[in-house]
Amino acid sequence: MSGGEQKPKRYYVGVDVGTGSVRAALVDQSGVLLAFADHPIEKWEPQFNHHEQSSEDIWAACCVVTKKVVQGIDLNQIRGLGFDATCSLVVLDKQFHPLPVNHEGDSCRNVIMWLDHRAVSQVNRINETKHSVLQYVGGVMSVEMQAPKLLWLKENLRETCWDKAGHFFDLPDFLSWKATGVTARSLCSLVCKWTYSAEKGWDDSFWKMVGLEDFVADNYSKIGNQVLPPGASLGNGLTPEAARDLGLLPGIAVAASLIDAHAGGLGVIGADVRGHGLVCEGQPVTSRLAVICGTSSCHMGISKDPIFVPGVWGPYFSAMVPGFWLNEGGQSVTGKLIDHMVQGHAAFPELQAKATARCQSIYAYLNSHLDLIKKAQPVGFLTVDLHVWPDFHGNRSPLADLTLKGMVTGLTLSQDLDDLAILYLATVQAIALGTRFIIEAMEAAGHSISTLFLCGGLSKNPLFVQMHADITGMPVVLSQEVESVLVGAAILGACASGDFASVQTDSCVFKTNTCKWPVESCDYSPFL
Ligand SMILES: Nc1ncnc2c1ncn2[C@@H]1O[C@H](COP(=O)(O)OP(=O)(O)O)[C@@H](O)[C@H]1O
Ligand SMILES: O=C(CO)[C@H](O)[C@H](O)COP(=O)(O)O
Repeated sequence: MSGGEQKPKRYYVGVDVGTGSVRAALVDQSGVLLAFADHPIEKWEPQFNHHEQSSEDIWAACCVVTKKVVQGIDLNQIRGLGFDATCSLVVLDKQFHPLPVNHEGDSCRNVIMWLDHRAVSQVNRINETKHSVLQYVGGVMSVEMQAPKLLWLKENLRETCWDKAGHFFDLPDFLSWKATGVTARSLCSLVCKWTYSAEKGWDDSFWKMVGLEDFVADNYSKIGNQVLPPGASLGNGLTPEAARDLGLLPGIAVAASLIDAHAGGLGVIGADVRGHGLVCEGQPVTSRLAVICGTSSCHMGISKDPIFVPGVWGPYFSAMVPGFWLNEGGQSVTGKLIDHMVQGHAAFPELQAKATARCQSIYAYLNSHLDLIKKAQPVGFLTVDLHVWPDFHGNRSPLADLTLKGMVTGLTLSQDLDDLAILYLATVQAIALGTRFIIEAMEAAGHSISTLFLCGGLSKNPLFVQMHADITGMPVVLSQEVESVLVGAAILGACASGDFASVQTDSCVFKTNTCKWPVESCDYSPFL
């Protein structure tokens, strides 16, 4: 190319399907986010602990946000598309039409969401088998994984769903199929939620032992018998139909996808931290813990050799960073718990009115209110008499006990705005203490973690971030690009396009700039 001529710019689109909304971003070849859009998605809770969605509704939202972020861009410069999503279960018939996952027979609701706890009896029976695959999910399978949900469908919706089903997808794989027509599954989904081994493949004896021998008989065609690493290019790229839906050109490279937490982990764990004086600067990447905090929090730690941490999912090989083992701790509801506590309080209408009057979010208002009432003490000391046990939706890690419930101690008859603010603070602290509990379990098993890398909706809340730094005693690093999960999804598209050799962050030009969140001089020992 001659001197003054500039190479045409290259763009990638990342689509992130969270629990409550779908987001898309247009990202350039340096990892800079140029456009962002989001759109809410429907959720149904037809009965307690049953949570359902619609794959058609989710796809429609993907189309809305993608069209928005590429507006005004020369579509020929868009090189790749990557999806990440929650690990919900999508059920389609043999012609790829939605099937109902509910007693009402409503086929619009064909997705059992990740946080659905309907399959308790099924997961208990699976755990009683003590099958060796359970070693690779922290010793105990979670009700939030796919095998118990599949067994529930077989035992409860035999005629309306199970017998008619042709395809069971993890939501990230559904999206890549919808875009390309390719039914290959991502190694990430199958290893983390479906008991697939990156080294040994499916274990027939597990499926036979738990009563799902049907999958073995048809060579796993319904749950995936072609498996690709995240970022691998799928088929001939975007189909003409999907291109029309999304407002892109047919043939654009589409990547094998990632679960949302894993996309967030990929987006932050390789961040360039030089110049911030952080201890992890001179340490291997295995000293970093990515914490993706949205509706739930997921704690992603990697290692060169497998580490078995009781109650912490994994070790999963190559499920997030190629060549590394992954352990995934988690708290099933964190953002959802904070919203629940705040919105259910008697002073919530007053909070809403006051926040609106100041043009602030309710959380910005609560944070400034806590600053106002803390007087000379550090804010953390407002809760010496009030404590929350945060397992309102069971404990994912490290206790791996879905029967646990939440608890608040230290309540009085007062229900004013100060009480609401203090209850909110105690909830945030309880979640941060839960993270500390998970880190302690990971370290006891062999991890050596020095620094937290946070992303997701809750990382936009300064109180949440500061409490995590203070309570774990570790510095927290935030990416300058707040939508790190979307950067992770775009990395997939960039990799599928062939412009980058691998999703591995040190071999990819995508580098995240960071800002450091130090530990404040607040002594939390009285609480611990
Ligand atoms: N600016 C903010 N301040 C405080 N909390 C926030 C902010 N933005 C989002 N959240 C919280 O983050 C959670 C949602 O995070 P998000 O990553 O969007 O979730 P998901 O990926 O599960 O859809 C909600 O509980 C919401 O209240
Ligand atoms: O299980 C998970 C990852 O393995 C996530 O918790 C689940 O996908 C929901 O994520 P989010 O809180 O971002 O909606």
